[in-house]
Amino acid sequence: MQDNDSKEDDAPLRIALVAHDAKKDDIVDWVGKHLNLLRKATFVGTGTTGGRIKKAFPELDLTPLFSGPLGGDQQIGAMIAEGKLDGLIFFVDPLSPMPHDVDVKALNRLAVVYDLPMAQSRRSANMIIRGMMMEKYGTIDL
Ligand SMILES: O=C(CO)COP(=O)(O)O
Repeated sequence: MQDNDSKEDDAPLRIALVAHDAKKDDIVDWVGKHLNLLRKATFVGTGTTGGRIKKAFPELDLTPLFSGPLGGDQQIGAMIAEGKLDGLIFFVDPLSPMPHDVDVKALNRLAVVYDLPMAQSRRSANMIIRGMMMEKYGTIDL
């Protein structure tokens, strides 16, 4: 299994941002509340989520991928397998059926296979982002 040892120590954290439709407002709000921390990181996002966040916060270094149901979740899964991500923030909607449920499951599975820090809800995202920043910088600027 590949690990991230080859990554430069001073390189920014690489984080994927994903949200189901019912959680998109929530993730945009969450990013806004953590801008101080998040400015230090680089991002990819599934198409619609990434587009929403980029529009709200153009200063963030964020690359939108395909929309989740059209392969974006799988792109992020591939990046995890290739050791190209340090964390996944995925605001899931647990109350709606998803046509691409298999892709969502595959993404979650790969995050676990590669022991990638992953949050699936707002409070867990708060803790994951602080933990990741503490681990990398030894301190956090809230
Ligand atoms: O469906 C998603 C994740 O499973 C999110 O995709 P979008 O950000 O393109 O809506």
